[in-house]
Formats: sequence, structure tokens, C-alpha cells
Amino acid sequence: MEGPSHPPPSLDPGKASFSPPELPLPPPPPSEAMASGTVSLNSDPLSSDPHQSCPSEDLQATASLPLLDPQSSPMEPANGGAAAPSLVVDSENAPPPEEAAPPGKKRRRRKRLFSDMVPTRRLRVLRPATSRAALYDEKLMDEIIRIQIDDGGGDSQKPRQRGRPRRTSSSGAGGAGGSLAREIDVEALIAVAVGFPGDSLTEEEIESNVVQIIGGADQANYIVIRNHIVSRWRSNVSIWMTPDHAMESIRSEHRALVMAAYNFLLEHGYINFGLAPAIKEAGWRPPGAPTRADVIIVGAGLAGLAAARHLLSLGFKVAVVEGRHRPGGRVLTRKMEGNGVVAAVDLGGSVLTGINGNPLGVLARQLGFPLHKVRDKCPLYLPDGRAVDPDIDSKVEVAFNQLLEKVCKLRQVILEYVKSVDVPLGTALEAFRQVYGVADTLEERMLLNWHLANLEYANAALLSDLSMAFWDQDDPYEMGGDHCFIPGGNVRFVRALIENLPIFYGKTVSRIQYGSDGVLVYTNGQIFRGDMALCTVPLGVLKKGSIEFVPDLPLSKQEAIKRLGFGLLNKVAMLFPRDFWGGGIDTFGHLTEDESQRGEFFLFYSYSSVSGGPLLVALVAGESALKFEQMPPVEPVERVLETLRRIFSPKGIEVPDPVQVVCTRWGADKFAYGSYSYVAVGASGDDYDFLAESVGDGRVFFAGEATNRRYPATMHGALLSGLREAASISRLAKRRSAAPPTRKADIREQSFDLDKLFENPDASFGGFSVLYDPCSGHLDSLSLLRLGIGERNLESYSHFLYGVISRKEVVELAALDRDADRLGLLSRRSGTKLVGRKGLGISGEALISRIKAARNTTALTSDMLTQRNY
Ligand SMILES: Cc1cc2nc3c(=O)[nH]c(=O)nc-3n(C[C@H](O)[C@H](O)[C@H](O)COP(=O)(O)OP(=O)(O)OC[C@H]3O[C@@H](n4cnc5c(N)ncnc54)[C@H](O)[C@@H]3O)c2cc1C
Repeated sequence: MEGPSHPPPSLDPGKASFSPPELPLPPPPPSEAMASGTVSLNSDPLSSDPHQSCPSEDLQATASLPLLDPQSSPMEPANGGAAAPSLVVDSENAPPPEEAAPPGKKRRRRKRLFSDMVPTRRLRVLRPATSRAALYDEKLMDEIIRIQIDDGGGDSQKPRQRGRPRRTSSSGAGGAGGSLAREIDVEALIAVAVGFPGDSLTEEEIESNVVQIIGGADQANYIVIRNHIVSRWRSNVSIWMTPDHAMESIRSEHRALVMAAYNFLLEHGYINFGLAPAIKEAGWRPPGAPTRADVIIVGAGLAGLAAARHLLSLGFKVAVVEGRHRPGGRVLTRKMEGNGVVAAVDLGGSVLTGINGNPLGVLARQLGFPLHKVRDKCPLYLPDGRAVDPDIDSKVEVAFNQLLEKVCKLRQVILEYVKSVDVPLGTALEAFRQVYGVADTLEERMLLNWHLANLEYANAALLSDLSMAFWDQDDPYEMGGDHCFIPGGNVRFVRALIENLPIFYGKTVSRIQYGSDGVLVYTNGQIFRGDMALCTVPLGVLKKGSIEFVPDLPLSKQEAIKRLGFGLLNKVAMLFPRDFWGGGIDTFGHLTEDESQRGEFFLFYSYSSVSGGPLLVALVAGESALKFEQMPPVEPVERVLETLRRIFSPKGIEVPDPVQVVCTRWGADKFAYGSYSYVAVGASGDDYDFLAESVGDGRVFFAGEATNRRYPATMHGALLSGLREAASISRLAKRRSAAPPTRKADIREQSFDLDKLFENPDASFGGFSVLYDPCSGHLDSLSLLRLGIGERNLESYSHFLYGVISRKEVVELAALDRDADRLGLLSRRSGTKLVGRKGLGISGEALISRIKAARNTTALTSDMLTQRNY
């Protein structure tokens, strides 16, 4: 194993306050859950829990589907006498007549990188170089987390023993100091996998004041302690970890830091979250906390459910308001059956992408769900059924990745010199393809188109809509480890998550009204009143304007909603009387000569190993996903069967008629209007942060996959966003109850700690104010810029945007007369984009830490002086 590629934590191991802890044990044999390849199938993957209130509509809707007339249907069973196949257009996704988009109307679609199980996995090498990527050694991380996962059954309650055989330290340091350094490294890496910077504070930690002084020795010790607690709990996620457990290997004089880290991690759902019996039993109420506020949660998808559970555990009262008659949102598992076969199919979110660090992996371990690793093998077939020549296959794959590399280089140049210019990824790829003469022959061209379709699938977007500059902005954070299915489908998570939650089904929210005294959530026939609301509806619903916000959402949020893309991926799920394609693979692909159809059934997932029956799912991506929703339901079924027959008949394999077919129409679903978010041309990762920002002085919060800059378009991203916002709500409620605001300005001060710093700016002109880097007076040093926007009252503006620029640029801005000119200069000259508080990025956060530290020191000094004088 190679040593970690990141710098060692800033804490000098020699001065560390830990007792030398024991090193991780060598990995035991893989547990059943993580054994690669197939795992034992849950004997009854569809068994429902009689105690949970999940409405039966979810799994049973297929019972009421229109049966095709066996006389006229081309899908008449070959066995002549067996039941006719039933065809379902996923009923809740079927467009109401008035909602159907006119034929030919161009809609946006998107994708995400679930593609690692197919041969495009080399896409990963194209990640832009970032400081974050440098910290993260994926291979090492995979191994470490796997050790943690595999070690899960061990008694991690016990403190680590000393004096066990140790691995050689990668740094070469020997003795207790070396092992401690190694231990700290390992724990830092685990913290990175969970989403922390291994050796610095997050914005939330700074906001939560986990240490008194930013940048000092306490911060370094805090980080080591935080990483230790996270790693300790991740090694056995079935326990309720107490502060005493955390203290076991830490010296008692650090108790205050341990408590700060423990409380932060608990409140933010990094430890003791989930569904293990010990965790559900223990629950958590903040010590001595009075009854906490009422929160109305809009949407019972993974984000809403995770937030609801976490808020309840933090002592809040919650009500979940859901428009559908079932929970889960875009996680939708249906039961398919007929002719004696039965299977559970995921029509929405399906693959757990990257199991290491993935919170759904934690839930699976807690609930004892086995995981099925999606196998890498993915044979590709030509339109006539012949297998693609392996040499041509690899040649084109290499060429495809080279094209992406060229685009990567191009954008680096563009971003450096031209700044804010963006073009569609598809345009750039095609330009390079022509220049380099890639894919000359028909077979090569078909293969290249297959890869492009795969890219459109991963992003649920047409390449012509996808931002060349930022389409893969989340790549550095991609969860490591295998991609997995949950046998029986992801509804199993949903069922566990809804237990004991107050969910109001069939309540479509049409308006969210907010003010200084609370929120009103209007639904069909009922108004819910609360202190705060959490809106988790999909970006597609926000784009459509189905919910009216009163007052209007800030312009920055409205524009982000417009800029970000929300695209389309559809599925055709087919239950067959038998598995004719062979059980040894989980995926196979199909090529087409017609470029405009490249996304139609380009990839098939076999769910035979995990669904309980012979189930195939065909994906429909890109342009085809749009056309798909305009077709009469029978047409796609005929087409997909034709495709399968072209692949298998030449091999002498008869393709039977399916027993049942379900086609999704996520674009027409009025509770989604699409599948998942993507970075459209002109948008960037900042837009996810804009979407995540709360509005109304902390009255309305936002969660959901499209609010998660690091993990958008995924199930785990949705879940994590729910935990994130539950913590934000809790922080806000604490501040409110600590000092009930008497003036609007008070709330704002509490909500945005930056306001305090900007009370004494180093410079101000027009609507701008500036804080200089206290550590340098050089003209190239960084400065934090703030622009007030929106309504201006006596004290302040209603909203602020921030940016990081050089001190030299500050001087240039100050020399101009009007804010409009200053904005022009910012975008023309430096390409600086002003962003919300959460979008400042690592350099912005580091700058804020330095300013805070310097101001604290000044405040302390003047305090001391006052005392002396006094
Ligand atoms: C076809 C498809 C395939 C996918 N594949 C994968 C995959 O393999 N792996 C992966 O990780 N992710 C995948 N995803 C993405 C993943 O499913 C989503 O990112 C995630 O489930 C979103 O959760 P959420 O809570 O943010 O939103 P949702 O699950 O959409 O929850 C939002 C809830 O709000 C409700 N709602 C909407 N409007 C209103 C209203 N006006 N009033 C009241 N309620 C309302 C909705 O009904 C819904 O229940 C896929 C998605 C799709 C559609």
C-alpha cells in the first residue's frame, strides 16, 4: 500500500494529546455484506413491515395496469397459454393530458456519474486538479474504509489497545510517535471520506464556534479529536457513541474540546445517525433544552425524511407534508409479478455510487441489508448482435478519454484567460473529434456515440446543454469504493426511515409564506403553521414555479434555479419468465447506427441477482429520453424487445415476451419534472450553494440533491443535505432562543456571523465593503469583498454577495464611481463571480478564519487593556 499523498495533519505528533492508540487491525475476512460479486438474496425482499405506515400504492400500483390485449399485442406469450404480459406506464409519472409537453419541444435533461461500472471509469482521471484532490488518495482511502467496514462487527467500544503489532509507518517514523502519526493520518483520511477537510475546519464548524480562537493550538487539537471521534464511530456504526467513549483515548484535560467535537458531530449527523436499534433507542435531546420549534418539511424524499428524523432526535416537532400518496420521492421501488415470477425494481435511484463514506452504506450496515457489488463486466453489442471487437472497443475508449482530456485542457486555458465564457461540452467534444479525426469507421463512430450516451446518462443531460467548464465540478468529492445495489430495492431504506414520522400524504404544497414570526405552508385543503419550513422539492418543481414563495425568493436564488439544469433519464423495466441473458453480468450495452437514438436502450441492467426475479432494466438517456415520453406506451416496449432480439437471436437465444413491463416518465411527473440536476451551460457549482441558502432570516431552509454541491444528483447527496439542513435549523433555533431578537437587524447579525466582521470594514465604497487579509499588506494578498443587494433599510441591505479578490483589485474598484462599473470591472477583468455566503470555497473560508483570528486577538487585547485601566 502506498503512503498517503496528503500533507500530515498540522498537529505535531510529538505534542499530541492522545495516548498512543492502537493501529487498525488487519482486515478480517470480508463480511457477507461486502463480499464482492453476488451475495445471498434476502429471502423475501418485498416483505413489508406491518408496523410502518408506507402506503401500499408504492409497490402495488402495477396491479391496476392496463393489460395489453393478447390477441393484438405483439407481446403475446410464446407459450401460447400463459398470462398476457402487462404493460405499465409508471402511473404516477404518466402525464395528465394538460401536462404533456408538445411533441418536439426541447426539454433539458441531465446525467450523473453512475457510469463507473461501465468502461468509462477512466473518466476519473480527467478530474481537474484541485487542492482537494491532492488530499485524497482514493486507493488508500478505499482500503482504509474497507478495513473500517469489514471491522464493523468487532467490539469497537473497547479503546484501542497499545502494543499490538503495527504496520510500518508510511512516513518511516518509528516508535510510539510514528504509530501515533500514522493513526492520525488514517483518521484524517477517514474524516476526508466522510466529507471533512482532514486538517482544517469546515464552515459549519467555524459557524458553530467549536474552538474559541481560529488558527491556534486548540484548533489543531480539535481537528485531531474530531477525526478520531468520526473514525471511532464509523468503525462500529451500530452503537450510540457517548462522550465517555470518545474520551477513552484522550487526555482528560482536553474534555472541553472533546465535548465541542462530540456535540458538533452529533448535531450535524456525522455520528450516531441512522437506524440501528441502539441509535433509535438512545435518541438525543440537547441537555436541558426546552421544547424546540415546529418545523414543516415539504417533501418525503430522502432529504426530507433524513431531516425529519434528525430534527426529531434534536428535540424539534416536525410535520412532513408530501404531495404523493407514498414516501421516497425519486426513490421508487415497485413490485412486478406475473406467471409465477416476482421482482422488485428501482424505477428511480438505484445504485449506491461509491460505498465508502456513503451514509446509505452506513444505514445498510445498521439495518443488516446485504450489498451487491455491481460487477465491472459490460459486454457491448453491435446492432446486428455481434460482440464489439475488443481491440476497437479499447481503442475508442482511449480516444474518448483523450477527447475529454483535450476539453479539460481547453477549459483550463479558457478559465485562465477568458474567464466566464462557457460552451456546451458536446460542442467542444465534437470540435476536438473532428480536429483529431477520432472514430472514422462506422463501428468506431457507434462506439464513440455509446460513450457519449453514457455521459448523457450520468448527467441526465444532453451534451449540448452540459457546461464544459463545470459539468464535473463534483468529481473531486466522488465517494470511493464499489457501486452497489440493495437486494430488494431502495424502498427498504425508505420504509426504515419513515418509521414513526408524522407524514401527511396527498398534500400538494402551492405556497410557502414566511415572515419574522414564522411560516405558513399552504396545501390543498390545509394550511400548516410552523416556526420554520424546510423545502426539499426537486429542482424541476422549483423551476416550474409550482410553489409560490411569499415574499419572492431572493434574486440570487431565482437565478440559480434558472441556471442549473434538471434533466431526464427514463427506464423500461421488464420482468421475464426466465433469465435468458445469463446471470454472470450486471450490465450489457447496445450500439446503434442512428446517432440521434444513441441514448435509447444503450445500457441494460440485469437485476436478476438482487430483485428476486428475472428482471432487466433498459436505460433511455439523452435526446431519446425526451422522445420516449411522447411515444404511446406500447411503442417503446416493441422497440426494446426488437433490440433484445437483435442481440440474442443470432446467438440462438430466444427472447421470451416479458411478463410485465413498466416505463417511467419522470419528465411528466408533476412532483419531479425530471430526474436529477446537472450543471448547465452558464451555471457552476456555486449555484448548488445558492439553492442551499436559507431565506427570510432563517425561516425557510432548502435541502435535496440539487442543494448539495459535492454530491448532487445522488441519493446520498439528498440524504446528506437533509442532515445538513437539520443542523442549520438547530443552530438557528439555538441562536434565536439564546437572545430573542427584538429587531430585524438582530436576527441578521445572529444568522450571519460575517456581518459582525463587516461592521468595521477595512474599506467601503458604494454598496461594497472590504476586509483585508490581516496577515499581509501586499497588493497581491487576498481581500474579502461584500456587496449589499436588495432592499436597503437604515441598518443594512436585505442580502449580501461575497467574493475574494486581490488588494490591488480593491484599489481599482474603489477608484470607480458607480457600482455598475465596479461589477463590470469585476466580471471583465478578473472574472470574479460574487457568490452567497456558502459559496466562498476553501480560499474564502481560510481568509475568513484569518480575519476572525486577528479580530479575536484584537478584541482580547483591548479587553485586557480595559480591565487594566479599570
Ligand atoms: C431515473 C432515476 C435514476 C436515478 N439513479 C440514481 C442512482 O442510481 N444512484 C443515485 O444515487 N441516485 C440516483 N438518482 C437520483 C436520486 O434518486 C435522487 O437524487 C434522490 O432520490 C433525490 O432525493 P430528494 O429528497 O432530493 O428529492 P425527492 O426524492 O424528489 O423528494 C422530494 C419530495 O417532494 C415531493 N414534492 C414535490 N413537489 C411537491 C409539492 N408541491 N408539495 C408537496 N410535496 C412535493 C415529491 O413528491 C418528493 O417526494 C436517480 C433518479 C432518477 C429519477
